[in-house]
Amino acid sequence: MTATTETPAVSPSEGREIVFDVNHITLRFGGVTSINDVSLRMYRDEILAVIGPNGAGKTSLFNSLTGVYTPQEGSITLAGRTGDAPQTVIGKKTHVINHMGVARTFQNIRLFPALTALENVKVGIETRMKAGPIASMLGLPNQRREERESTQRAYDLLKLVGLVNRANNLAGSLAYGEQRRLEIARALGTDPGVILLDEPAAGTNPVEKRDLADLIRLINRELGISVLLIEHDMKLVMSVADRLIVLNFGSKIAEGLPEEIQRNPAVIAAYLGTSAEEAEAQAEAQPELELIADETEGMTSLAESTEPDGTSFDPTTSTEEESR
Ligand SMILES: Nc1ncnc2c1ncn2[C@@H]1O[C@H](COP(=O)(O)OP(=O)(O)OP(=O)(O)O)[C@@H](O)[C@H]1O
Repeated sequence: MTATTETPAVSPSEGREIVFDVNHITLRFGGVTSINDVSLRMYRDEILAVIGPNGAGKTSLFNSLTGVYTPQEGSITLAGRTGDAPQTVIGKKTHVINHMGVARTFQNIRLFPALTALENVKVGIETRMKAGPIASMLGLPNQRREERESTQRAYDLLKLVGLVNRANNLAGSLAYGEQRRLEIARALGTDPGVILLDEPAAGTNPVEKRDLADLIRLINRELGISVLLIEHDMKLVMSVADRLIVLNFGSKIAEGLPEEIQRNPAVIAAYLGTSAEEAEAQAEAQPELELIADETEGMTSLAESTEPDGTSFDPTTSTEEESR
């Protein structure tokens, strides 16, 4: 089996619109290469997950897609909303890329803690509103209508993420999992064609993770928004992703369907911290070795998923907190 997959194992490209087209990007910080010659395509309406061990370059990739970082080499084009013509991303500022239809959430929650949940969502919505500051100051009819629409839309989004009963609570007072969902609602307020979720399940409990999986599917299937997901919780990833891309030490080491990625020796090696050959030998000795979730910790594990006696082998035993 080949360790590196340059082309997808399946060919999902037939007739599909490309959202992000990333070609050979390299991003360096001094002597550190955080992204090394990575190419990938994200297609309209898919849920694409980017996984990899800590420091693999996942957030650097998100930051490159959203104008936070500027790769020194390569190109990125974006067609944010359905039917948009592809435009170059590199060199554009974050707010411009947001206007092009890209919304994101962050690994470390970035809400306005002293604003209510409703106000936080309205901040997202109002980035797309047309009434200017003068109309706002004078309370002109246009502005009043937009204000009503914004409030209604914010309530609708809070309802979607299950937080309508928290509308008037300060964002900073919400439980951690609720803050994560509020961030998603605020991102949706910008009316994106694609949403980038950076570890949305981090710090959430198993029930919140299940709700989150449902929410991600809803955003994708019902709202028609393409989802790019970074997540360490392999159970969540494998249950929602249509396709996965795996990074390790800044390079793309695999790409494919969830079931292919779970058994890919290069991917297993990356998580074990061994060579692909060692991982392949281990996989031969333990044919059921695959990436699955640790139900108790919600963290990526490598395990035999179906031991006859119900036990599971877990060579990593690391929790999310430990691995940071
Ligand atoms: N602003 C920066 N300055 C210097 N080095 C950086 C910067 N951003 C990222 N890096 C380096 O790039 C590499 C990839 O980091 P990145 O945060 O993208 O990984 P990651 O896969 O998102 O990790 P994690 O799962 O731990 O969040 C790391 O070695 C990191 O230290």
